[in-house]
Amino acid sequence: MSDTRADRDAFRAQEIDAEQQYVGTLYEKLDALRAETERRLRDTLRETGGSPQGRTERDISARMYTEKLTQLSAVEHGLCFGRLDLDSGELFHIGRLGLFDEDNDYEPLLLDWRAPAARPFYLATAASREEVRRRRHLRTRWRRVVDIEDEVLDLDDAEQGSDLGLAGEATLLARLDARRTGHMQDIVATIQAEQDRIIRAPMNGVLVVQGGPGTGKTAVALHRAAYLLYTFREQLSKRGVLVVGPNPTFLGYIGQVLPSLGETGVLLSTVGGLYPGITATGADSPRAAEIKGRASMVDVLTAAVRDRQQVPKDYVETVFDREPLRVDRRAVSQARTRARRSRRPHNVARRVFQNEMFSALTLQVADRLGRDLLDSRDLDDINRELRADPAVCKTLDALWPEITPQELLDELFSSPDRLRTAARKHLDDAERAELLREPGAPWTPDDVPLLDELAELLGEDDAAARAERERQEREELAYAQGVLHIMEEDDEIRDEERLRVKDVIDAELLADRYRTRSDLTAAERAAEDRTWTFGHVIVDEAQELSAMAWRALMRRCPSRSMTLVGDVAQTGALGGARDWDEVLHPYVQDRWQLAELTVNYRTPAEIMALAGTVLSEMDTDLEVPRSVRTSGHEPWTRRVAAADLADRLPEVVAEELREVGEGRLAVLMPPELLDGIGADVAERIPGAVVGTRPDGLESPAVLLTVEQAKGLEFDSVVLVDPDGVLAESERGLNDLYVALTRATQRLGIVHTGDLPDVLAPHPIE
Ligand SMILES: Nc1ncnc2c1ncn2[C@@H]1O[C@H](COP(=O)(O)OP(=O)(O)OP(=O)(O)O)[C@@H](O)[C@H]1O
Repeated sequence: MSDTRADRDAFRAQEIDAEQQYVGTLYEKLDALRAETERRLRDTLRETGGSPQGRTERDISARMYTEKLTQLSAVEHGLCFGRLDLDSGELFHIGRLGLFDEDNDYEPLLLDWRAPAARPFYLATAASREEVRRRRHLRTRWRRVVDIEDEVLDLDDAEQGSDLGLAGEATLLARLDARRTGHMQDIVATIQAEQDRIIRAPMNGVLVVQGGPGTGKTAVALHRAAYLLYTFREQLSKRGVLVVGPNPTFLGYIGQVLPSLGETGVLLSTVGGLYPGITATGADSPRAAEIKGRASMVDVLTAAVRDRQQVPKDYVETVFDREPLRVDRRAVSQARTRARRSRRPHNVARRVFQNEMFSALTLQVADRLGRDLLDSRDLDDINRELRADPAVCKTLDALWPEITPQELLDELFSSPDRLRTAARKHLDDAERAELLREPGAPWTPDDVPLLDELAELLGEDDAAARAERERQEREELAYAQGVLHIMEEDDEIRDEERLRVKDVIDAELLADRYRTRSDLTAAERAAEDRTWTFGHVIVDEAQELSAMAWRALMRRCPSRSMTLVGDVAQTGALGGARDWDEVLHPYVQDRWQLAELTVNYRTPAEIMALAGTVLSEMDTDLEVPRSVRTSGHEPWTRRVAAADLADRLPEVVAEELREVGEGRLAVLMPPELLDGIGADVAERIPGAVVGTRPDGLESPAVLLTVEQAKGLEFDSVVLVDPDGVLAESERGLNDLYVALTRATQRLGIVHTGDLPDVLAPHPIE
């Protein structure tokens, strides 16, 4: 057997041609599927009129075809990226979706990467081949196959000579070395074995994925969502999947990954975005955020709610029937006790309070009129009149008002008295002062879990809304019965063999279809409903969540089917996690699984050596993830006098930008410095922007705080004032670690004093 270079090249060219032909037929198939789906959609939309049931079905079909079309166009790039050759002689091509040959007994033409049969593509190794003889990676550009790489796993294979001599890592490394675009890309073609095991882990229970920076936690979390939606489609399409990320910029950064995998049924949100109708535009100081995130805030809020259930010192006076009416302490106190004992939320228990009060006041009025002269109908009349009397209602409202979460929280944080009363046992003077703000101040992300908690404590007196809904349901049912009746009449031929309308659908089902007939997916409906519970919840940067945020999330996932990814070494929030068990114990005790990712795909070894020294300064036994590559660029440092920083920085950054070429660069600095010099510096760097603007990540250079850069990555990072980052917070080392690990190629450090010890070059021992 010959294995000269020329032979190998000829073999490769021949194989690329063969793959091109095959991939060409796959695209033809894809085009045909698109044309067919478009035709069906057009036909469906063209249908007009018809029975209500017909219309319902038409809407459902139109939605289905539209979704299918979206999915078919999402898989255009990199449709097929792999091939498995098995011992049995079978070949399977692997790609972004499944394609079948209808004319040939539905033989698979392309296996969806999530199908069980595709799994060896990610897992097989020479040591554990799983009957895979050869794994082939296909690199395509548009619809053209531009290269292939083979890994022959069967080392005794007689055909070994046909191995192209490329390591399986070549595709991966090419991907990792590529310039960043400002948006995360999917990794379906190069998922690694340790990642695959997490992506395909069972859906039930809580799975925690701990991994250092750049180990692919975010990528894995998103591919897991796609995998679960594929594997448990029916279950999850009803309840939806929620993916929680740390901030809107991050969501913008990851937003394209799931659509590129053909999945649109996922709600991406921050914790601050989980309360329908609230947009959190404000910001808390790190200290205020930490206080708001404490579990003890539940007690503060409970006390604040109870504080709204007032008992007068002696009595309050009102007027009824032009006579003064005393609402006295004993009656109110008794009514309040009964209402509290009902164990209902405040706004619902209010009905109990009012019933009690109106009964007590009825008797009081009856006494005034002479109770012996009155029968029960007279008492009912008085009760009704009292309920209709604005002055009496106002008095009772003041004692037990109906109140929304927004009103209560706004009043609590803008009233020193209310806050002192509610937080007496939990917050000291300084802590309370940290929370105080102007009435009507904008909501912050850390207010949202508090609002959510309050929504639970306050509840909603939905008796009127419920009655209205029941009335509507009765109407819809009657209407559906009418429709069915007409359809039955139309069934003129009384043929016992024929399927009749009522065999297919009954009135209740039809009415139900009207009600739930909606063009919204589960994810879209979930976004509008605070009480929605999801089929699965995935949390990224999970280490940042406060105790209050965990409560809000757990409410959205009573089944506890969750994937939590994060790194406790990167925790920046003062109220964030130091330890996963501490976070999870209150909800699932020790019933959670830990999976670890150990390989860093982002940060080159030269930079990780430096980041590693920072990690070792922390009080943790976490290991530095191993970098898969080197970049050939040692991190550089530059000392600039503090007074010259604003002047010199643009020139330093411009120099670095020239090195980066087409790539993306981030300048990271402490918040105060960014506030101080950010705008001036950005103005003098062409194409640079400051902060988390939506277009920020696409710009050649962006100036951010470390917190804003969490979870993101850039070709080059210039870290300014590491001392400031360290001093900024109790979690300064963690922040420094995050800052150092954002770069995929190059890192520079600009410092104004001596380099902090932890970054200074250490003598070799
Ligand atoms: N198997 C893979 N194939 C190709 N690229 C990968 C793979 N795994 C990870 N990457 C890439 O490595 C980079 C880091 O991944 P990701 O952002 O998911 O890491 P992370 O663990 O969430 O990092 P951090 O904790 O720092 O936020 C991304 O560019 C991602 O696309």
